[in-house]
Amino acid sequence: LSATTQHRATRVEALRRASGQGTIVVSPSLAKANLCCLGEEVKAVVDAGAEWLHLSVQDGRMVPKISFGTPLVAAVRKVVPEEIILDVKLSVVEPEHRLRDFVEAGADILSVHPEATLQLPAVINAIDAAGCATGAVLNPGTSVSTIEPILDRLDVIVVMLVNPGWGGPKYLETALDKIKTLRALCAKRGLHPWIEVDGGISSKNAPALLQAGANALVAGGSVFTADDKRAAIGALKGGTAPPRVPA
Ligand SMILES: O=C(CO)[C@@H](O)[C@H](O)COP(=O)(O)O
Repeated sequence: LSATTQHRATRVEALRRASGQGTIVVSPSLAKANLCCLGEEVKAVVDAGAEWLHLSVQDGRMVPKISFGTPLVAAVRKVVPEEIILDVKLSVVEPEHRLRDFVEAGADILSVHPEATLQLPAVINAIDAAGCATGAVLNPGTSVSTIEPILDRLDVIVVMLVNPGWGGPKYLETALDKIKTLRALCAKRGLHPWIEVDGGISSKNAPALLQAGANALVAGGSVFTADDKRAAIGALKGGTAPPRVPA
């Protein structure tokens, strides 16, 4: 295995081990960083305790905006410490055609929208086969039943509080219901994926989301606009961690 592949295998293995152990991670969303000094912004949040970095890749079709692609992912991979997880959300149509590029760019988690492909199980299998952690994104209007058939193959489930790329209202209650439903379903099957919440996450709504069973917090504005990023990350984590799952 190349060093790159080995390093990713180590990160993904650590990610899978840590899920369900009561760990809470914060994944600052680079969409809200100052892209003119991205290297400094990334260093600041990593130094402030971020374990993951969230990269929302948007193609202007799956969501109305176009954000960035593999060059930015590869650039970030080059400058972050080896243990930092690149949490890539592919808000793109037909992600099956993009996987290899993002694997080679250095993604560790690849999350896709169920609506974006006609071949969701195959896409999830391909992400896993490439050595990445698998993820599925539930927009506010996407039900848990959409991913139930592949639930046992998901490392990460992203529960959106907003419709990505649109901003607009935050669907907190919908997200809380989904998280509780997911945790109950996973408990029945002995599964403990990361449940990541994304869209307007702050120290105000994080406690309820963590209490419901979320354990990964995407945070854009709440971290990148903070003068004290370490305090901002600590405030997000201040909620109650989900119950430990017996090993
Ligand atoms: O993908 C998206 C937006 O489409 C999110 O990841 C946001 O970038 C999160 O930023 P905040 O809502 O936390 O400021």
